[in-house]
Amino acid sequence: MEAAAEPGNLAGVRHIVLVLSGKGGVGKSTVSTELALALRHTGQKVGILDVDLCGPSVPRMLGMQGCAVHQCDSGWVPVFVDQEQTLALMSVGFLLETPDEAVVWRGPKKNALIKQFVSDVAWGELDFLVVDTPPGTSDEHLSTVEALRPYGPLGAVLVTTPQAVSVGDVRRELTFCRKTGLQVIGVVENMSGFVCPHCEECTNIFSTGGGEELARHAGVPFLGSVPLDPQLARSLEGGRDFMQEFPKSPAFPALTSIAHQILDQARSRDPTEAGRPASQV
Ligand SMILES: Nc1ncnc2c1ncn2[C@@H]1O[C@H](COP(=O)(O)OP(=O)(O)OP(=O)(O)O)[C@@H](O)[C@H]1O
Repeated sequence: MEAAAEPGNLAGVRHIVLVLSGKGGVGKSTVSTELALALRHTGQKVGILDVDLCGPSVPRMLGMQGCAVHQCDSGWVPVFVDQEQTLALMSVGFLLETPDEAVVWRGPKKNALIKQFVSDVAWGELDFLVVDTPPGTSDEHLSTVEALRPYGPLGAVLVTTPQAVSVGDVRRELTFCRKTGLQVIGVVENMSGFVCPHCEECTNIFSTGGGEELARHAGVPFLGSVPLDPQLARSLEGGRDFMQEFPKSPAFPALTSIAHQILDQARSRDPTEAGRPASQV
């Protein structure tokens, strides 16, 4: 933790996307991971910063659990998921001795680690940095936003499930964004209907449309609904690239559409900097 970091470690990062959710278990890490894979699938160079200190699940979802990180002169070197180095990952999970170890720290220590993560990872050039945050709106979120803000453009994707209780929690996320001046890129409704593994018909288990309605009321974009998809669950369990493994799966078009909307928003904000053209989708 004593890395001699340079202030410019995020200088080569063009766009930062914070993924937030009001409560745990709604699929925030899933959306962070798949969003990063979908953006990479469109030809972007992407990094994931996993600051979910109490449940760092992105390394497992990308099959990178147990990887060791080391330091260079400018800070921590992220783990590259592919040989071409188009997807980089830094997670607190890499600093734990065993995957089951818990981070039992008081707030100030957590906040210090988050600030260090933000400033000390040598990302190099990235089109997008996707940041997976803990659930809720806590001190850790404030630290993350404050630490990242100087490097903007910064925006938030809010993840909810269709149930009213989860949608209600997202309202608090919207308030958090408003109070911290964080731009809302849009709302994603996850686990929106169950995709039958046999006939691929989508059945709505919970109520539907909650995320879309919330977005409309709040005047923020609705980015789309991702179904509860057993093939996606299988890829995540096995730490494999869902975008490559199941391109015909129903969750695939949903995730790629969300990635394209984020790409379009980034381009409209900054047409010269929004990375390479979407070529592979
Ligand atoms: N659309 C989906 N289809 C299939 N499985 C999903 C989907 N979304 C999430 N899951 C599964 O649900 C579980 C919870 O997802 P995830 O870990 O992403 O939630 P989370 O909101 O990040 O939770 P926490 O904040 O508590 O870490 C995971 O096992 C994941 O594989």
